[in-house]
Amino acid sequence: MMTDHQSSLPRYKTTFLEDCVSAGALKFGTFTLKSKRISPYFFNAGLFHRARLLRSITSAYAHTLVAQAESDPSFQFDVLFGPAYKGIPLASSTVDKLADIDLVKYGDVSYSFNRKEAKTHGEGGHIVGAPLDGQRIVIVDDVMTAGTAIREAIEIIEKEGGILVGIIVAFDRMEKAPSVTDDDGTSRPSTIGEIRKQYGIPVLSILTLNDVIEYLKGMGTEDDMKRLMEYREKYKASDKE
Ligand SMILES: O=P(O)(O)OC[C@H]1O[C@H](OP(=O)(O)OP(=O)(O)O)[C@H](O)[C@@H]1O
Ligand SMILES: O=C(O)c1cc(=O)[nH]c(=O)[nH]1
Repeated sequence: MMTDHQSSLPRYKTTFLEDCVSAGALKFGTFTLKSKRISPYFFNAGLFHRARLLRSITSAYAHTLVAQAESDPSFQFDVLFGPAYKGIPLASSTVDKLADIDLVKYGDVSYSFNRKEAKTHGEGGHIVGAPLDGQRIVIVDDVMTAGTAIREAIEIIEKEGGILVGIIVAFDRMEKAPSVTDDDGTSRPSTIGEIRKQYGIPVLSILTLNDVIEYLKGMGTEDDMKRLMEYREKYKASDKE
């Protein structure tokens, strides 16, 4: 596989990382996460709104899905489900990208997403796009931290009668699954590892926290790197990659 000169990452990852940096999607500072963890960095997929950047992130999703299907022919899907809100443009644009890659194979893949609040007039309901009943579904979302958003999406899919066959996120923060006392310093399995085990499905990601650290070596400020390493240590999962 082609790798970049400055790091050992494959070229498609460094291209996507460069686009993350140019979109300003990877920020350092102090951020409160959905899980209430306090993070020294944040990945904001909402900033991939310009055509060139949207195309970059959805190409990376589409190529990762195609690679998975090529390595495991039993990995087949009918619908990409994008959890509200940030998953919505990601899933719908990835469907378009898949059709660009292979119209014959992927031309009938649909997108679908949930409303955060049910619509009570017109067509009504929670789901926009393809109905999920009996369909093979892949969830497309931006980030996985504690897995709450993904678990909510799984609940919706199960309730609608869909068959979950996979999950793909742009960024795996590689954090341990939450517990009642989240900061108790104990080592626990990763969120992604837990979901893989529980559902027996592939959970794919384009980038991981380790990729970002590898890429930033010699680029980020000393303070950013130190805080990043400390945070990684604090929420590090016990399972091996
Ligand atoms: O793994 P978790 O701990 O659940 O955190 C990650 C999720 O949190 C954010 O979604 P949020 O619900 O804030 O919604 P948004 O897409 O509307 O920003 C983010 O978009 C991820 O989906
Ligand atoms: O865990 C989160 O809430 C979260 C982390 C992150 O890096 N980006 C994001 O949109 N949400």
